[in-house]
Amino acid sequence: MGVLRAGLCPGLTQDVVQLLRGVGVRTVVDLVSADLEEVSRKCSLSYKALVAVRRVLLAQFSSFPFNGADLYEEFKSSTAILATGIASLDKLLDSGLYTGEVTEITGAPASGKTQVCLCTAANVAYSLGQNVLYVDSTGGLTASRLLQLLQARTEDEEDQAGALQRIHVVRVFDIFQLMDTLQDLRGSISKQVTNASGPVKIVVVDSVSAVVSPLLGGQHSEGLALMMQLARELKTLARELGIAVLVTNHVTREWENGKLRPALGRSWSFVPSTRVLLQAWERSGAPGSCRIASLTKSPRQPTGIQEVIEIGVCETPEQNSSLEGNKL
Ligand SMILES: Nc1ncnc2c1ncn2[C@@H]1O[C@H](COP(=O)(O)OP(=O)(O)OP(=O)(O)O)[C@@H](O)[C@H]1O
Repeated sequence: MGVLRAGLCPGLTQDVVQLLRGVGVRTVVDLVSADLEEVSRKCSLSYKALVAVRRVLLAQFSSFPFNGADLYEEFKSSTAILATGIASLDKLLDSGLYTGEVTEITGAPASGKTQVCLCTAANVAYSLGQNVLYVDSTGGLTASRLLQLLQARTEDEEDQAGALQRIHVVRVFDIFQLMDTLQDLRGSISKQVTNASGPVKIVVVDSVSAVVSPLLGGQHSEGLALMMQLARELKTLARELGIAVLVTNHVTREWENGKLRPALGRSWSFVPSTRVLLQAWERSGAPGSCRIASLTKSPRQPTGIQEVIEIGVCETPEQNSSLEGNKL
């Protein structure tokens, strides 16, 4: 708690501070918890003036508790939920990707992480009409696949072109280029510089592990620090600028029991608030493009719940009803 000093609040002059020190009142806590009548008598200071100083200090230094209703009101007014366009994945995510949060899709190579990102970008750009910043560090994004996903949603070529224009693609090859891209975005949003079609509502980074993994271990002692700097940048974008952040991450196998777990370790595990693991659906007769999505971390839903998703078409809600029979 702060030490009393002149100018900390109106009425707290150098003389008053000295007089208070003379009777052992040195900090804000000392003053707030003191018997002011006694202090006033001992220091020959006005009781009324001391009460006024205490009131201001209490207002300045106290934390004000929120109740659940306040928080819920704030949540309703500040949070948007962006559907990924994959109905079963949206169900797993409790309706979609939340602005203000980092969501992570993990999985082995070819598990469908990029397909989920592309589908989300297509859906946010077309169905929700919002801008997307798509940061590709793996070379997995292809314009033809994006167009294919948009064609599955609309036959209107103008609508397809409009949606493609709302997807801003940046290719990066290392963590420094990725950080530059995110910082540029933060800078332009803070300065309220938006392009003609409005602000970016979602940032997709496919993948973080591709740029972070090469820096970890071995001789690169600064790798962890860079990873945490990236984590801070992503969280700031999400929380302070109200953006939904979707990242992808690889998996590693636990040495003891062979279980899959997201790469980048424990420090990174605190970055996403929601994590989904994608795995092949190994059921005889199951289409090769079906995956099992398991919720492994969530602030809203019970972890462990699973859904079957179809990465081939990245189904729209109507198409998803045909997969109802594929429930686990
Ligand atoms: N148009 C499509 N229709 C159906 N399946 C597709 C289509 N395009 C790609 N796939 C399948 O998606 C899988 C690759 O998915 P994706 O690239 O999303 O994986 P990933 O998890 O991002 O992999 P990596 O970690 O290697 O980047 C492959 O099995 C491929 O056959």
